[in-house]
Amino acid sequence: MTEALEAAVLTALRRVIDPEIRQPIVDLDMISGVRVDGGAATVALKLTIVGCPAADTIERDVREAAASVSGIHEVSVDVGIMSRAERDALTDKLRGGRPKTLQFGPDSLTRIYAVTSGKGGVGKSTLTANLGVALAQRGLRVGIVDADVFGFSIPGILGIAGAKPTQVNEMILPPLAHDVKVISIGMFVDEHTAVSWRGPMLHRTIQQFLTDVYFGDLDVLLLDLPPGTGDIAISIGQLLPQAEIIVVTTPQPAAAEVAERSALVARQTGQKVIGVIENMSGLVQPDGSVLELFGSGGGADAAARLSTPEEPVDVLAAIPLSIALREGGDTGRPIVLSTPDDPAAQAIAALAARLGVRARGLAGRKLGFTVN
Ligand SMILES: Nc1ncnc2c1ncn2[C@@H]1O[C@H](COP(=O)(O)OP(=O)(O)OP(=O)(O)O)[C@@H](O)[C@H]1O
Repeated sequence: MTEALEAAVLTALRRVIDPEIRQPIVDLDMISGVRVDGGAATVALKLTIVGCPAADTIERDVREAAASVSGIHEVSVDVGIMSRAERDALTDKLRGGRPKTLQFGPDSLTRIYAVTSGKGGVGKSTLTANLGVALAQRGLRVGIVDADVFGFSIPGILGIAGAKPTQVNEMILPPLAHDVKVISIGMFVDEHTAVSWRGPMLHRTIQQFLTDVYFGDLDVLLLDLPPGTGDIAISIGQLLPQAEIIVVTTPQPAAAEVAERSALVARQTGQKVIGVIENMSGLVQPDGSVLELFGSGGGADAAARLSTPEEPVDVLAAIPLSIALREGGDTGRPIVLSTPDDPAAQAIAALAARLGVRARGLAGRKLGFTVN
């Protein structure tokens, strides 16, 4: 009877998911024992590190799961911490026994979109963050790398400003925001520090993000690149040659010209430019008419300039000006969740639907056949 109850508790504990790693804690060897005495269960739980931010959630879920077993009237949880060797075993397991290497290698099935712009302030980060959430809403597993060193704003837009990743030995667990795994340069520097790193340091940081951050299997990885034609774009070209470039521009003709230049740098490093997002394209008036505050045609103009006969570039979306979108960025509540009826939210959701079903690009990937 006792053994059967212990087994039933262990089965119930399989439902408990580590919120950062997103796998059952039983599979992560975080349950080191279950004892039942009469109707009282004692569960030995091992957290990965001292001060694990998910500790309270995990402990509560363990209690609930154990208490749900019929015949159990009392649950106590003994919380301990993994030893260094146990953590090593865990990180090895998460890497699937493979040596520590760059994730998203040429054989990865993850679609990678690098979002760039010619100049700052065109809404690149706002759109990347909302697009990530909209893709996650469609059931996709999504990660965002905020590589915008000079204006790391993704955590704030997603409502996790100040969140720090959990570190398990050398493995970094990215915080989750609205089901999106987020890693940002802003999480590793003091909030008020201006980042003035030069190329090699930036390159190492991006490389470390792609090596040490545990994303698990992702359907889509979004990269928020700094505006302009900088070192990061070149690093991404080297580290993730299969990344596909999306250019954000405003409807202003001058902005389209600058956007074109940044996309051309990406193309020089071997990446494919797949499309343009025109942001801030018109403000819908109460009478239904559209006020074109920033002019019109910039998106189509940039797409036409970037198109080649072999690689046509489309306007993927036109996102209208939206007070709700701006406010959502300020308060950390993405409008695709808070105000899905807003025209900008609908345009972003349509963009997610379009990007979510694209097949992964073949650039940089080894094809499984040989020509004799
Ligand atoms: N469609 C829109 N309607 C209204 N406001 C918008 C829209 N898109 C972005 N914004 C606002 O414009 C400002 C700039 O946006 P954001 O920070 O996303 O730009 P960015 O291109 O990422 O800039 P940087 O690269 O300099 O960080 C923000 O205040 C944002 O809320």
